[in-house]
Amino acid sequence: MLEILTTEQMYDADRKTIEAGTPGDVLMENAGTAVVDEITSRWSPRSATVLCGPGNNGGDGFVIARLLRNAGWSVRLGLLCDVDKLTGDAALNAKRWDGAVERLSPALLVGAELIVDCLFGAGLARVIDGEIADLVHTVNAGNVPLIAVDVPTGVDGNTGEIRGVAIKANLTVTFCRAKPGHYLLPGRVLCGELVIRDIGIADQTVRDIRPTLMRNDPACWRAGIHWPDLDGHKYHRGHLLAVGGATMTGATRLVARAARRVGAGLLTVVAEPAALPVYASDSPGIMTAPIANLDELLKDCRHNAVVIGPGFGIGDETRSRIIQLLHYCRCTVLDADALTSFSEQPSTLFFAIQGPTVLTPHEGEFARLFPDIEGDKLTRARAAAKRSGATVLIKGADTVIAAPDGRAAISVINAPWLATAGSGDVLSGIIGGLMAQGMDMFDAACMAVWLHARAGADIGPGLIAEDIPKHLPVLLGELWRSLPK
Ligand SMILES: NC(=O)C1=CN([C@@H]2O[C@H](COP(=O)(O)OP(=O)(O)OC[C@H]3O[C@@H](n4cnc5c(N)ncnc54)[C@H](OP(=O)(O)O)[C@@H]3O)[C@@H](O)[C@H]2O)[C@@H](O)CC1
Ligand SMILES: Nc1ncnc2c1ncn2[C@@H]1O[C@H](COP(=O)(O)OP(=O)(O)O)[C@@H](O)[C@H]1O
Ligand SMILES: [K+]
Repeated sequence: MLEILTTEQMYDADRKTIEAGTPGDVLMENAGTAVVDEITSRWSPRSATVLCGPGNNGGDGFVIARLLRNAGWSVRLGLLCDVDKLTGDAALNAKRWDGAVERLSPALLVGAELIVDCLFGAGLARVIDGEIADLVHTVNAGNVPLIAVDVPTGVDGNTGEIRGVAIKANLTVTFCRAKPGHYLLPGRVLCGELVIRDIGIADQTVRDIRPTLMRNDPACWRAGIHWPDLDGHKYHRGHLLAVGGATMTGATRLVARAARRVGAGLLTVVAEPAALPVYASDSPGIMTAPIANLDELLKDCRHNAVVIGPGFGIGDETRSRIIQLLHYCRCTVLDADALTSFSEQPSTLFFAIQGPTVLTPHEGEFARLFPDIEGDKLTRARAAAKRSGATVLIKGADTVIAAPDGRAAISVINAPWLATAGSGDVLSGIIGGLMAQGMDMFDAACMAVWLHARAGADIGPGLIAEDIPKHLPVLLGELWRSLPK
């Protein structure tokens, strides 16, 4: 279930399944059954209110109300429109519900000990306002479990954006595959726990839609990892140049630690001579070289990867260094100051990018480099990758990675502990270390984000950036042992 489908792709999968012989009301029954399963496995029977909208999301609500009542729950159901306005499978399931159909109003919530939100799902077509918006506010203000069906009402399934107001759920149950809005902020937070349930749409039907967006998972890139050969040597694992700042040396020291831990065969920090002893004393396993030799170093094709930007400083010197090194088409990671240095002339940078390059902006750096690209994070990452010819990784709690060819992935691991200075530097080092070993740029960016997020989640409270590289052997060992032997 790694694919993420847009609402349009999901409608397509529904339609193809129905055309292939599964009636729509069977899908709706399966959807309602799945939601009731998830509810009854978490909460004991109690008074529930099901809020139904005018479309098929509301139709799911009628199934849920019936099944909960059959399971011994006391259920009230409110409908946004007249029951005779319902059509298709929703109308069919309204007939199968033998309880009262009440008008949607705050009175429905009095005494409710659990609320099921079936107002709008994939069909949310415009901003929610007026009485429905008031009801959403009242529901959110209550203190009872709130279960959203498909998506929390008000969350745009494709973008995760709030259309007016939105339900803040404790649990969201969606069907077949997740949608981008389940993982992009703020939708990701509004979903609460997310459960994806099969309702009878075949995997092949999903594959036929050719989704290009995935949940970032080892299954997407495990086959692309370059593990060391039994008879290999260090040069087979790449030689990464980490271009370091003259004064803010911590950032590139973190880059170096991460790149070496993830397996880069050799690592040289290239910096102003005065700073080299600081880098050299950080760890006996690294080499150092003066930055005046950068050109010479790059002429040696064994130096196959470069990370530049963290702690490097902003300005002309940074720009010219980067243009100079991009000329060699080595695997390159451009982060932090490397990105900000091109805020005034981004097209100069994009023109110079010819080899495998990963850009790793946080939201601020992204806005400086791509000021005219707007929209949700996924749309922006894809547009930026297409424009720059690089893999673009926009950082944050909902990190998105996009390749110039349109492939994209969203990180689905929650790891708020990563919000600490230096953790982005570690991420750049991991990407550089993986590319140095020969991994494809998009796969390397995805794998690095996964390792980084898993380290964040595993280490948890108290994490500092220096802890992340130390945890990499555990995660790499896990990946190594999971290979078919
Ligand atoms: N076989 C299947 O397809 C399956 C589908 N399944 C379920 O179906 C759901 C999708 O159903 P759906 O397409 O009917 O859309 P839905 O979200 O119910 O809303 C559409 C209605 O809302 C209205 N409306 C929209 N925005 C509004 C607003 N801001 N303010 C007010 N009104 C607004 C809109 O009105 P209109 O724009 O037409 O005027 C229309 O009447 C999906 O999320 C899943 O739960 C499952 O059962 C599995 C099988
Ligand atoms: N709430 C969060 N949840 C998960 N990851 C986060 C969160 N906030 C920040 N991060 C991650 O932490 C890292 C911070 O990087 P960055 O902003 O470049 O900081 P620095 O420059 O100090 O290293 C990024 O990988 C980002 O995705
Ligand atoms: K909903």
